[in-house]
Amino acid sequence: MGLLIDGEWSDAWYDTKKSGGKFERDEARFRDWVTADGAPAAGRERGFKAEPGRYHLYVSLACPWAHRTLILRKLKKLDDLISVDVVHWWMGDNGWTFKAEDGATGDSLYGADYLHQIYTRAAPNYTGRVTVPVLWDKQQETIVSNESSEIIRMLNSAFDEWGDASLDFYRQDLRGDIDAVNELVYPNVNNGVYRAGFATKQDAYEEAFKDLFATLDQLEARLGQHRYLVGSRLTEADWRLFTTLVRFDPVYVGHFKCNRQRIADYPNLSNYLRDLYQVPGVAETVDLFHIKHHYYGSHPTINPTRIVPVGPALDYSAPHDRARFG
Ligand SMILES: N[C@@H](CCC(=O)N[C@@H](CS)C(=O)NCC(=O)O)C(=O)O
Repeated sequence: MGLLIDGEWSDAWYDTKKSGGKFERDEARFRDWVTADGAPAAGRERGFKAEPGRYHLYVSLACPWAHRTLILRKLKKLDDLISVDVVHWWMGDNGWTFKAEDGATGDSLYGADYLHQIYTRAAPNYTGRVTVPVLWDKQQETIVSNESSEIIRMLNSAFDEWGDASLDFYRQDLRGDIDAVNELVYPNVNNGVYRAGFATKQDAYEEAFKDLFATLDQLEARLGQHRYLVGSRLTEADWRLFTTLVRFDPVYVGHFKCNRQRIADYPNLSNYLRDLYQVPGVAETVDLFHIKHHYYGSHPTINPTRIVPVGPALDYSAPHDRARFG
């Protein structure tokens, strides 16, 4: 764990002192967009044109933010257009590494050892955290974006000339509702589990815990009304919640102390989780080995022994009842 300061790697854990024990996530720094015509996005200077074979994703199979991009790539049928490298599950003193083991691929583009070398290749004086996912442009040899919420919007529409244009997870007519759900789910659930798990003061942890379960209760009620978060259609809001839910019982309940109850104890959320998992193509993006080994193995301040729990027994392929909504 660490970060780059003026292009130099510095080993450091998250600083929660300045915020009273609260974990505060840094803003992603690379915020450009791939567009169908290559024009820069509003307010941006650099433009990137969607083209087959030009872009590459660096992901971790453990990471919920990177997972979103893998799901969109899979569902939009972009596998042959956008290549992927998978970092090793263990994030130690050098941050994410390219050790090719346990299903990690290594860096197929440059043979780098560490992800931070990809960041300094793009920006030699970069200061900031070195996070996945990274959307890389092989032509200009630079990072387009390291913000997953924006990468999934690019994958959703910019490559429609080649991908599955019939699927739109951010439909114009649903955007207001999707944005509203995201605004609830991001701070309280997606980032909420991290706010609980990385808190270093009791009250910071309890505040995150309270927000998390109040929101899960609300989502449980909502999913009693319709099949998906914004009605009868699958949207990006569902995929953004899914990547947290699928990690919840195996990791967040124990490792991040999010233990008021499990997702398995919520009838609607647990059936909904299985429904999404069983969408063709999705199960192959879920790697519970990477997920469990990464979290339990990479956070020595939380789990110094690095022992990875054997349980719980999980079966996301079991039948669900969501078809009752039609
Ligand atoms: N805002 C980013 C957050 C990505 C992120 O924090 N990824 C984590 C892995 S789950 C990471 O790479 N952390 C390394 C670090 O913070 O040093 C996004 O959604 O893309």
